[in-house]
Amino acid sequence: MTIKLYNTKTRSKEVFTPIDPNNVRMYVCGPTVYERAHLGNARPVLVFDMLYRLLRHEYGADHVKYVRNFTDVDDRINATALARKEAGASGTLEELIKARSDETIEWYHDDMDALGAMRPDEEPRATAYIGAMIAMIEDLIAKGHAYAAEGHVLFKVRSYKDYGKLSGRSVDDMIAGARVEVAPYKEDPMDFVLWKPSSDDLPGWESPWGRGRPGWHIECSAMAYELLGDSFDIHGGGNDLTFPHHENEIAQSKCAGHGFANVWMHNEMLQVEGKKMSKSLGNFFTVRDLLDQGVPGEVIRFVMLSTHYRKPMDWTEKKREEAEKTLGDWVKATDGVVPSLPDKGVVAALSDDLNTAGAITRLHELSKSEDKASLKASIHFLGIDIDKFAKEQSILSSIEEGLKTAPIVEALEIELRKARLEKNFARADEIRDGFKNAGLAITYDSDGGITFKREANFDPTKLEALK
Ligand SMILES: Nc1ncnc2c1ncn2[C@@H]1O[C@H](COP(=O)(O)OP(=O)(O)OP(=O)(O)O)[C@@H](O)[C@H]1O
Ligand SMILES: [Zn+2]
Repeated sequence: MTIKLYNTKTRSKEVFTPIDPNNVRMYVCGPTVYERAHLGNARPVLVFDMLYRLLRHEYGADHVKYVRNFTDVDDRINATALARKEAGASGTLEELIKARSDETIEWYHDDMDALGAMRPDEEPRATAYIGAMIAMIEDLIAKGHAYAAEGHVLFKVRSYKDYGKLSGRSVDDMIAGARVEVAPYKEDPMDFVLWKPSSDDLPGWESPWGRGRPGWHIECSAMAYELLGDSFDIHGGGNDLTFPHHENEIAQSKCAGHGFANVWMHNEMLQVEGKKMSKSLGNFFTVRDLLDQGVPGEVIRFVMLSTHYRKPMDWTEKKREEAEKTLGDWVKATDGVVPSLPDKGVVAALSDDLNTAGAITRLHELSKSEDKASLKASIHFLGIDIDKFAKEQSILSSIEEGLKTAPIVEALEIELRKARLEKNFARADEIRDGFKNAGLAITYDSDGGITFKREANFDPTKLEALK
């Protein structure tokens, strides 16, 4: 089936034609591994996981190469390691830095696995490609696109005439709008760092410009070149990276004489009250927070895929509830069914610039049809393991059943029902809030029943005060 993708570079939806008709190559900017991933960070993971699945379906599983890097050169990783060292942790600073990256990568894998995201074919760490970065920087200097000054190497932005094409801005507009750093060693404030010196106590590598470390942008250009070659098909990431990160990647790679990426894809942001969820704004919660609250990974995935990747979205409690209900319905509809092949309508929706919302609409139709085998295969195609979800839910409900028979919970539940019958809402609310405080969320069902949901912080002793 023809796949169409929106290309940021041309600002249009284009028919996707891989450079090598039989093999697709894709690079996605991965995380800086200094902290747990927040829910926003999961969005590109799920979007490009969906694309990866679609491409594998279309071209064959062995004919798609997906690379997503780990940025493990970063001051925030160093800061944590330093703080640990000062607090008495054993090991050298270098070992503590490595340990911090390792642990963050492990969390990342655990969290993204829980969302049903497939691991990319290659997950290069920047620290393993320093040699390739140095070689590329030397080449850029030799070609007149970069210069060394005071232990730094800078890229000459004005030496690349197409700078700004991806984001559609002129260099002068960018200077006016961006937080460009003015520094004495820069020929032009717009020039960005390819290499910078490291102090003795920080990680550094020997280079022709002294002991130092790479800038962030050169990492992706060098790793993409090493693992995907001179040119490749798709480059992805969040749209917060379009400028300056991707603009800089293009400038570096093109000036080094590489073909680089054909199609540029950017996911919109996960927002909180109209603002990007981000670590710097502090308006975030992690994927792990949600999982620990008992929100299944399948539900998180479903909610994220319900909005098209080029639209901003929020995480809301209502969306979570609806997703949980839908998946519950699909569990019933597909119980014991052997999956067949994904439905053509679902594949067609995804082939139209990853219209995941359209695919889900089609799944709702299928769930009402007789073809439950195709429904199940299509749910799996979206990366949702409905059997795993069903199993987790049944384990959870048996825990909840058990909980209800604990004497204090039971007694309070009876009192809550009574208070509601008697319209003693003050007492009912008091009990409900007390349950919530003890880590037992309750919802009132339309038929008058009460559903309990146990949170990770459940502590029945807190209920004593309610008696
Ligand atoms: N709110 C968001 N919604 C969608 N994607 C996001 C969001 N925040 C970051 N991303 C994406 O997550 C990926 C990893 O980015 P990176 O590691 O640079 O994030 P970060 O620096 O930890 O996050 P932040 O932007 O919160 O400081 C990138 O592709 C980035 O575009
Ligand atoms: Zn990148």
